[in-house]
Amino acid sequence: MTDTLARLHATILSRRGADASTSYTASLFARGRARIAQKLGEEAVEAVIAAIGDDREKLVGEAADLLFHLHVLLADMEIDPAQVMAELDRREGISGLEEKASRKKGD
Ligand SMILES: N=c1c2ncn([C@@H]3O[C@H](COP(=O)(O)OP(=O)(O)OP(=O)(O)O)[C@@H](O)[C@H]3O)c2ncn1[C@@H]1O[C@H](COP(=O)(O)O)[C@@H](O)[C@H]1O
Repeated sequence: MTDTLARLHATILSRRGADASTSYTASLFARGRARIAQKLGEEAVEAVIAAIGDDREKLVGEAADLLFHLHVLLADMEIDPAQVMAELDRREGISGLEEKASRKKGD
């Protein structure tokens, strides 16, 4: 994980139980997991729209929104981002096509 994402995650964790009137992150936690997940979905759709519109500048902003909301959801579910990094490390070198073919064999 980059230093930036590690710092962001630490900030997000520090907002659990904070005053929702002074912290957007705290207000998200207060609204609950379904709302956080919904926000993540909305940001994903906005990223898709930016990409389809070939708007690179907009996509950078939407990608940042997406990462922020993903980290809020991970924090809400008490998943350490290191677990996600470990999963990516585990997949390193395994072709996505090979992995897909091995899943189909088991169907
Ligand atoms: N990275 C972010 C970040 N990215 C996006 N956002 C907020 O996410 C919201 C998404 O925008 P939308 O228009 O979709 O949502 P909205 O209509 O404003 O809000 P909703 O009522 O729909 O939830 C905006 O309010 C953004 O400001 C973020 N809010 C906070 N952070 C980080 O979290 C830190 C702590 O923030 P607070 O919790 O507000 O102190 C900040 O210092 C930043 O580092």
